Amino acid sequence: MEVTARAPGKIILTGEHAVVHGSTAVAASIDLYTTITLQIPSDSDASDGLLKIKLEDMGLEFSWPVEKIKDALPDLGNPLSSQPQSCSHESLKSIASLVEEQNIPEAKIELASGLYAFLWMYTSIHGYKPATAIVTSTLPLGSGLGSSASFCVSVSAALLALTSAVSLDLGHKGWLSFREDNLELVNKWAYEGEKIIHGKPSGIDNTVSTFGNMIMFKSGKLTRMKSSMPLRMLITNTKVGRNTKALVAGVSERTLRHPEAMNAVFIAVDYISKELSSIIQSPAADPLSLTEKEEKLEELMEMNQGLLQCMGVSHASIETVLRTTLKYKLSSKLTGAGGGGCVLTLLPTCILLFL
Ligand SMILES: Nc1ncnc2c1ncn2[C@@H]1O[C@H](COP(=O)(O)OP(=O)(O)OP(=O)(O)O)[C@@H](O)[C@H]1O
Ligand SMILES: C[C@@](O)(CCO)CC(=O)[O-]
Ligand SMILES: [Mg+2]
Repeated sequence: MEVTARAPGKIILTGEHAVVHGSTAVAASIDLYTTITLQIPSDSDASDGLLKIKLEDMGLEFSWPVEKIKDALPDLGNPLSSQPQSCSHESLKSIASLVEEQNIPEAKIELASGLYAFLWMYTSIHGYKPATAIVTSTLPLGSGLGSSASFCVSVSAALLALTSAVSLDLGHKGWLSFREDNLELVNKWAYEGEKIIHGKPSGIDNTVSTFGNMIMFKSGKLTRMKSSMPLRMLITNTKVGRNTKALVAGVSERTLRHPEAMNAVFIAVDYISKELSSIIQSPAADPLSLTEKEEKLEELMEMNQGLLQCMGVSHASIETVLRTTLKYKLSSKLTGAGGGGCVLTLLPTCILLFL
């Protein structure tokens, strides 16, 4: 049995971090993907008894004898793919020791959490079957474009596609697609993976990667959006590495130190996201001209960036991009967890006329 699945990365237009604390955020999927090919030999005699994962872009391969996985995680004998399970502290410790034995190069140690998520989702859904997974990605890892969520969603989709828990419909451009209820299952498993990588994710990244297009997200609930205006964003990668788990934890610590001030910040972000979504979706016959709408969006992005600074997640490299784009009268904000990573700049239609 073999399947190939892919899932997109994302940008967050407004509301990152605050969404973890219950505010509204707006996100859109982008045309960069993580792709996974999963092969599970149907004849156990034809297999080498290993669970392998090849990260092709990095030229890395990791493998474990399935018997060893069984010894480390003995309680997963009866996988129930239709019931997403959270990884307990004990299971995570066992998975960490399986990964530790692989001697990941020090410069790539951040990959460990992705491997934890893979091992948890694989064994929870398929038990101790030998298999090979080959992963490639056009997304920069750890840069704010949702590489972790797109990895988890593609893994979850590939794993579920090879079970009887889902049925696939003929999709578009040669890809099969999941039905809506099956997409929810894909999303729930991906969220369990994101929890292992991020610690305390809001679920927005895996949700937009699973359902695509543009969404508004608050307290675990998604509302699909329909944009009524052109919206072009320039994405600048500062190439400053960072880790979402640490940044999310930093905001939570600041919230514990200054609960009232931070709650006021989160409320302001909630209003910003709601206003941005209503502008983006306002009917074309709206009295505001396109230029007026774009000016409002620019102002809202600037306000959100200011509040992200209050949360302590900006970075000197992000500020450099902000100053540079401002020279051309363009508005920018960080996207994703910040601390480096990527910056969004709105490209208004008047600029595009000159390109
Ligand atoms: N293709 C992949 N293969 C293996 N692991 C991956 C892959 N993509 C992402 N990961 C895992 O996700 C981690 C990066 O996740 P992180 O949440 O820090 O950044 P991000 O998802 O790119 O940004 P953000 O969460 O701000 O959108 C990597 O260090 C790795 O553990
Ligand atoms: C920083 C954050 O808000 C978005 C990361 O893309 C974390 C999350 O919502 O899980
Ligand atoms: Mg992430």
